[in-house]
Formats: sequence, C-alpha cells, structure tokens
Amino acid sequence: MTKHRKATEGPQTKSKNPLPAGLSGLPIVAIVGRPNVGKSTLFNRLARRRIAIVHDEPGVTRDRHYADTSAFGRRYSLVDTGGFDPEDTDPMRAGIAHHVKLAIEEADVIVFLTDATTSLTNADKAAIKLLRASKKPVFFAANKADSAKVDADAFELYREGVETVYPVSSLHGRGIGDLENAVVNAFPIEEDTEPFEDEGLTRVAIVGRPNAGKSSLLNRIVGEERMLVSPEPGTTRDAIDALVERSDRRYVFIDTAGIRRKGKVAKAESTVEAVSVLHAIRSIERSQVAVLLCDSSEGVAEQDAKILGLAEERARAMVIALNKSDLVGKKDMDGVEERAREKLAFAPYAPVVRISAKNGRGVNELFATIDRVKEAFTKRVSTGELNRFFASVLETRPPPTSGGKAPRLYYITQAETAPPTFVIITNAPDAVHFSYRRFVINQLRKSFGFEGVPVRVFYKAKRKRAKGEEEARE
Ligand SMILES: Nc1nc2c(ncn2[C@@H]2O[C@H](COP(=O)(O)OP(=O)(O)OP(=O)(O)O)[C@@H](O)[C@H]2O)c(=O)[nH]1
Ligand SMILES: Nc1nc2c(ncn2[C@@H]2O[C@H](COP(=O)(O)OP(=O)(O)OP(=O)(O)O)[C@@H](O)[C@H]2O)c(=O)[nH]1
Repeated sequence: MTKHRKATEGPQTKSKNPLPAGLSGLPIVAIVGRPNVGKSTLFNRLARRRIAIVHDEPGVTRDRHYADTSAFGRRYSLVDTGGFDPEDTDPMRAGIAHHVKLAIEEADVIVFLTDATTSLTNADKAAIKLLRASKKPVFFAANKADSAKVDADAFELYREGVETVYPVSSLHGRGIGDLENAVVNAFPIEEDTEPFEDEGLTRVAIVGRPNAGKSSLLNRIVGEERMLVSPEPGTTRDAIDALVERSDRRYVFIDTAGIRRKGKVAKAESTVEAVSVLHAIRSIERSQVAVLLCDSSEGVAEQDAKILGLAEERARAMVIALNKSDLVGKKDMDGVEERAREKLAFAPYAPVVRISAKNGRGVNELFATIDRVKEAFTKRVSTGELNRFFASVLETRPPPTSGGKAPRLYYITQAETAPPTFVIITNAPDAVHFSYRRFVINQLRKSFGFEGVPVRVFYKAKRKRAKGEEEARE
C-alpha cells in the first residue's frame, strides 16, 4: 500500500465527504451498447445511485455519465459512453462500431450490454466481432434477464462466439454481483509503487475541451527532440508520458499520447466531447497538478467547468490557463478572465494564467504557477504552527452553539499532504455547522496559502478512553 492510498483509510473515511482514491489511476470501465438496452440502468446500479434519467425512448442518454464507484473493495471509474445517436445520418458516426472503438481505445475494461428480450441486431453482431478482436477485457452482459426464464435467450450470444455470457437484470440486480466480480478481477494488478517517490518530479495533466490547444501547448513545452517518452509501468494502458526538464526542475506531462492521438476517431461532436472527458479523467487520476486549458477566443463554457470539476472532485492542484490570448485584445482578456471566474466559481483559489501556445507568451508564468501550486499541494504545516493559528481562530470566532451546546474543538493536525488534509478533534463532530467548517477552511487558506489546492478538513470525535487508560493529555 502506498502512502497516498492510505489517505482513504484514515479517520476521514467515516466522513460524508470521503477523500478520492489513491493518486494512482483508477481503472476505467466503459459500458457500451445499443440505445434502450439499459445502459443507464446498469450504470446506476453499478454506481449505486439513481439519478440518470431512464426512459423507454431510445437515445435518451444524451449526456455521458461518469462516476467513481467500487465493487469488492476495488475502486474504478465508470463511464457510460451513451447510445449512438440514431438521428445521425453519417453511417460512420452512427454505427455502434464507432463507440465500440472508442471504448476499446480509452477504457481498461468494457462491458458490452445487449437486451436479452430481443434478438441480437446486426449492429450487435458487428460490435461483438470488433470486441472479440480487441486485446482489452470485455464482458458480455445480456440485460433484462429478470428471471431465469430469460437466460436461455441471453445465450444467443454464444452463437456469436462469446465465451462467457452474463445474464443480468439491471433493474432488479439479478446477476450483477457476478458481473462486478468479473470486471474488477480484470483490472491490472495494483503495483506497490509510489508514484511520487521522486519528490522533485511534478506530474502535470493538461486537460480541456477539444481544440483548446492542448497539443499545441505540449509541442511548445516538450519540443519533439527533448521529449523522452516512456510507458508508465504498472498501467496496461498505452499511456505515453513526457518527461520535461526545465530550469533544474523535472515535470512529467501525463498521457501525451492521448492528446496527440488525433484523427483516429471520426469527429462526431458528442464523441469528441466524450474523448476529452475520458482523457481528462484518466490523466487527472495520475496527476498532481491539473492544468485546465481554455480557448479564450471561445470563452469558458459549461464543459470547462465539468472538466475542472473532475480535478476538484479528485482534490488535485489546479491551474486555469486561458489560451489563445493572442487572438483577444488585452482589454477583452479581462472580460474573458472575469467570465472564467464566474463559470469556475467553485474553485476560486485556482490561479489563472493567460497564455498563447502559438507565440509562447505566458508559458514561463504557467510553469512558475505550476511550481507554486505543486508546492502548496505537498506543503506540510507543523502542528505547533497549526495550533497557534487555531487558537487565534477560536478566539476571534468560536464555533456557534448547536442545539443549545457549543461543540468543543480541541486541536488540529495535518493528517496528509497531497492534498492537504486536516483533522480537527472535537467532542461533537456533527454539531460543527457547515458555515463554520467553511470559515475554518478559509482561515487556513488565509494563514497558509494553499494556492490552487482544495483543502480538506475532517472533524473527528475524541476517542473514548478505554477502561484503565490514563487520561490522554491534549
Ligand atoms: N425488465 C427490465 N427492464 C429494464 C432493465 N434494465 C433497463 N430496463 C428498461 O429498459 C429501458 C431502457 O433503459 P435505459 O437504461 O434508459 O437504456 P439505455 O441503454 O441507457 O438507453 P439510451 O439512453 O437510449 O442509450 C427502460 O425502460 C428501463 O426501465 C432490466 O434489467 N429489466
Ligand atoms: N491563435 C492561436 N491559435 C492556437 C493557439 N493554441 C492553439 N491554437 C490553434 O487552435 C487549434 C487547436 O489546437 P490543438 O492544439 O490541436 O488543440 P487540442 O486541444 O489539442 O485539440 P483536440 O486534439 O481536438 O483536443 C489549432 O488550429 C491551433 O493552431 C494559440 O495560442 N493561439
């Protein structure tokens, strides 16, 4: 077990606000299938939630869904690649083959879903052929097998050469455990390696919407000849990372292949978006610093917020880079930045840098900013310093009473770095009001900085003394 993975096992696991998984990448599981076979229902079942709209009309899953979930103690990122758009008349894009290829390229494990209550279509058969030829682990699940009676129909898949069929009922949960078990057992073996052993190394993910300028920026930063590419050990993915040395510092730009791999898939709007989010998920997972690259000439949009949100959820250090500043006048850039701040208001602490991948302006500042947020990400505040700070916070604003009693806050420690995680010991964790929690985080930022970094504070009850134990001094 690595140091970072332990972050999920500490006192904070009991919190309603659990830490993300370890900083090494979560395996990605993609669900693929024709419209209406029940992909959303399966997604919700595996993600253990019920928020996606489930509908009888084919093609309802317009938006893609992403969720981190787990089964049998293994965590993974689940992706519903969505049905293909039946209204799309371009046979290349409308074909299921296209989505299947996408999943084969981007996911670690694929679940191909069919509807056991209807015969296999030609599209199903074409997809099965493709999937069987791929090297990725694929599980064939026949959905809507609500009872054993339907299983016989599910076995139609065997005629297509499928080795194992999982009859499942996403609606009722039948057969889901077997499927989950097979899926998590197909994950690459977790290597007991420390991804950030090299303290001097900064792992950076450049993420953003299609056309934001990610490959232009990489080419500027990396430069073909100085690029040392190495497949990351311990991943089965074809992730190619680029090692960059700059003013005595070393950076790894993560999964540059994912950015450079262009034109391989036909560019249906929805698919391009899916690729960008998939790429973002998998590279953020392996990063310390996520750089959200935005197109200033287009303005910051909902999709940018979604991508930055992925980094925020995973508690990575963040930088917002407004690219193509050369296309926008200085005065207009002020407006672009202002609107970016509004759209990305959930991360007001993330620094904004204006750059141009085309002419190189701002790239030095981008590096300086990456250095600063990385430092904040891994910063450790001494317990002495923390508690002097804490005493003054308590003095200026003690926690408000809740139900007639004020919770007592005893002391604070920094439990983890990367991301900075603090634990406050109290007699009544539940009595600490939300607004007070936010106040404490803001005060921590005020005193110690943490630019670009989500700060986590957990409230933990004082441990009850066992019989005969000396009263612990606090
Ligand atoms: N009987 C039965 N019905 C199911 C099951 N799973 C899904 N359904 C139904 O099948 C229909 C389609 O389910 P969805 O989950 O929306 O299908 P989808 O594949 O996401 O569809 P698109 O959004 O069109 O891509 C809904 O009416 C579901 O209630 C199941 O296990 N058994
Ligand atoms: N004027 C200007 N154009 C830029 C800049 N950065 C990128 N571009 C252009 O924007 C377009 C998209 O750039 P890419 O680097 O291919 O963008 P990307 O984010 O890698 O795109 P995807 O591969 O689709 O995700 C290209 O035509 C670039 O030449 C910039 O700073 N200024």
